[in-house]
Amino acid sequence: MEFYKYQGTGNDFVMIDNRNLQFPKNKALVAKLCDRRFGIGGDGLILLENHETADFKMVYFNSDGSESTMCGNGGRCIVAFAEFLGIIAGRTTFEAIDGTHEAYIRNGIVKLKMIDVDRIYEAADGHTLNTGSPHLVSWISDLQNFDVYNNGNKIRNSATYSREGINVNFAEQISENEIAVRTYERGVEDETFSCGTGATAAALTFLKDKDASEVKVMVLGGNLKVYAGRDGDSFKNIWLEGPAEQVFKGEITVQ
Ligand SMILES: N[C@@H](CCC[C@H](N)C(=O)O)C(=O)O
Repeated sequence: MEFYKYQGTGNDFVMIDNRNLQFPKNKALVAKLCDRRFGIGGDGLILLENHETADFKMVYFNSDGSESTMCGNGGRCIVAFAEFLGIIAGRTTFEAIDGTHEAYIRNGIVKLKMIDVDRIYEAADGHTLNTGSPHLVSWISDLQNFDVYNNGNKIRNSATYSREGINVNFAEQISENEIAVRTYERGVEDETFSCGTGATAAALTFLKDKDASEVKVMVLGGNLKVYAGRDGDSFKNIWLEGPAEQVFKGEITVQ
């Protein structure tokens, strides 16, 4: 079975064209393929499948093999994959677990529409919100030297979040319209180089008390941009923009 590898600001995915439904959706197999020593390696595995009305369907698995909620960077990468396969050109509408997404691609830059966010909740360690996946955003200083793994792991496994899990984002304001974000991801159970739904979550908590509608988000693997429209306390017309790149292709030999 042929596979491709994509990365979006360093969030990397095994990508498979599963329009013929040949891929066995087996947790152990997905975890093995995502393993960085015994497999291909990746933060997740994504299947592109046919959809009745949309251009295609995205099925997302975390690197632990569990099928999970929306992946923003994965969503950007699958748009690049769909363009590579000749399924779309320039613009698309595709289906993911959290609903229909519109996206645009030009010269390797993908702008992906995210779901509306109705509420941002106050929490013990920051704010929580759902941007397609559940996130906690905690604002800190000296992000560069912060222990993201241990602090993120502690919050993610705390009594409040352990059952459902949560992605834990630590954020710092860099300038008037720039923030930096580092994320401990549920299902990877480690810090990743970027998390698209996490970057979006941090951007919205940043914008909530400001009179601005866009913010540059710096992550370990590059830069993203988040645009958001306001409707009272809720956010609509949210877009995540950044690069998505095919890095290699190969053949899967294990089943
Ligand atoms: N890397 C992703 C988020 C993937 C889902 C997350 N790990 C979860 O299970 O909630 C992104 O770019 O949004």
